[in-house]
Amino acid sequence: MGRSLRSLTAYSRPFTVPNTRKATTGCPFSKRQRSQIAPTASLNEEIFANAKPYSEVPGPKPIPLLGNTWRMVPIIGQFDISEFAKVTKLFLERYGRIVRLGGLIGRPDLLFVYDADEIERLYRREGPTPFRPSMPCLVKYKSEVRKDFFGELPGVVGVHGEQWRKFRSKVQRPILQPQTVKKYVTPIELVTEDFIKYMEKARDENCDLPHEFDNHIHRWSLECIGRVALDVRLGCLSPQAGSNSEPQRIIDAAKYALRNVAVLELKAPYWRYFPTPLWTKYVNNMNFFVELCSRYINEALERLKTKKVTSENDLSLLERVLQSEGDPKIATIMALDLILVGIDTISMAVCSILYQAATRLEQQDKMADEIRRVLPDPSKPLSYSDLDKLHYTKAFVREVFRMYSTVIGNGRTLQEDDVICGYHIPKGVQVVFPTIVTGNMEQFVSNPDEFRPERWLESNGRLHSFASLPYGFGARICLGRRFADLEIQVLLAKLIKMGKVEGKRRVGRRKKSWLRNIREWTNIVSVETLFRLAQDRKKFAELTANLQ
Ligand code: HEM
Repeated sequence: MGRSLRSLTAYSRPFTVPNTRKATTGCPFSKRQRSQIAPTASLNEEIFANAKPYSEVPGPKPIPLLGNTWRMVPIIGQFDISEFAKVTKLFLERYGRIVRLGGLIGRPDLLFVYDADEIERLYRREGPTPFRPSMPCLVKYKSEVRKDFFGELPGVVGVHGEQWRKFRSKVQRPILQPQTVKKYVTPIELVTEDFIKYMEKARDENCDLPHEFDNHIHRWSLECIGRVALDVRLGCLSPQAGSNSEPQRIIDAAKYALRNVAVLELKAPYWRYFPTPLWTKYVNNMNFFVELCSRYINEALERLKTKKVTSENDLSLLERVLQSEGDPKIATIMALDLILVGIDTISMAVCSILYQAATRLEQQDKMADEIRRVLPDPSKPLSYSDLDKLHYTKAFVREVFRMYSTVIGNGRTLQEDDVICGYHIPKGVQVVFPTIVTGNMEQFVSNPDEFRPERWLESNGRLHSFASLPYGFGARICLGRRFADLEIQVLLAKLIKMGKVEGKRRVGRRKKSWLRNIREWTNIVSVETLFRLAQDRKKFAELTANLQ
């Protein structure tokens, strides 16, 4: 596993890193990502004494009364909240490797850190209950609005401290155990086969996919997560699942819940003081989820009563949690958390990955060769060990995450004072690690503008382990990452093996930029054809000629 904590003298070093790749192995999903080790390190008095004061951290200056929130307000503000990815890049260009965004109404300061060494140090010393500053609206929902339901163990998402640790320790083992994930290779393969059939039917006379492709990807991801967290096939891929169907309502509710979090939290959060229409809709959405999960968990509990179980291996993830905890509420809340964050994240990642595959035929060919070599017999069901051999394919995904991260960043609330990039930062500040920027910085990655999956398989070259961490790190690392990897690998293996994934682009779109955020990628995907199971490669080359 990775390096030990860096010397504290690193704080005063110039903003460069040595030309070596750190703590990496050939596998893009290597041990360094799985580490739960969080070494502690105490900062001595001298370091604090030499640190510059917090007030000197560069950043946009708050205006009296209005604070910095005005910058996020459309029309008069500079920064469009939906373009948060661009804002994070702009901050680096304007202010440097540490940026303070203070004076936000109703919330602590945000501190953007663009230094992978510092990010590593902060992750590694975060202790047993890391505090990820996310979703105060979900906190309010769980701890106030529906305290009756969530009680003392409200889950992991939007939960902190001891409550988080207790809940996570109850569900972490079954969710992250490779033997649990292995059990889902076939179920996810079946869902994915249905998805491919579904998409084939949805193609038009030119073999193009419908415009609302992202909605279809959501159906696939919801069907996968329903199978994992609720033990059911929700029916999202059935032709009967129309716009008023339950699956579509779940998709809409999940999108709404996730996409309005930034709006609720970063624009003036008046919902904290009175129920705004946006807040009321958010609460209704959440109530819908709670009811849905409760219903399916109760059904699973009934099934379990009559199921013959000889070993733990006979049990699904949900059944394991139901049996070991003996409390259906734990299973309901686990399912709710997995669904809340497991639909949109993976859908956007898959849109981005397929888009890159569709526009990078050389790399796609390499994936196809590897997939055909490792999985020569199309009639043989996929296995976990075979998927594990798809090194290039996994590296391709990793490279998409690095260059076009679908998660803008991660973050932690400081639980004690610290010295970051030479400044004394007080406890309570929310530190943002903008992966979407650091993964593309020359200081941390050799030739960052080059899309080169091979970099993840080589041991030379600069590739800082903490510059691009798609699933976060440490005790709070993404709980669904093994399922996310599995779903992505199964989809790529099935799709690319069948034929070429192709895409074309609307003429006259804005200039391509690595910073384009995923919402925009998804638009391209939905407005234009994302992929075709190809026949005409020449035509495709013409269509995509000016894309790069
Ligand atoms: C490619 C898709 C995904 C990406 C990029 C992603 C990324 C992340 C990140 C960055 C975090 C924060 C980790 C940290 O604080 O260190 C996180 C947390 C989480 N993710 Fe994912 N995720 C993905 C898919 C999923 C899926 C499919 C599920 C559910 C099956 C899921 C469930 C969770 C949960 C429950 C947490 C909260 C963990 C906690 O706070 O204890 N994620 N994810």
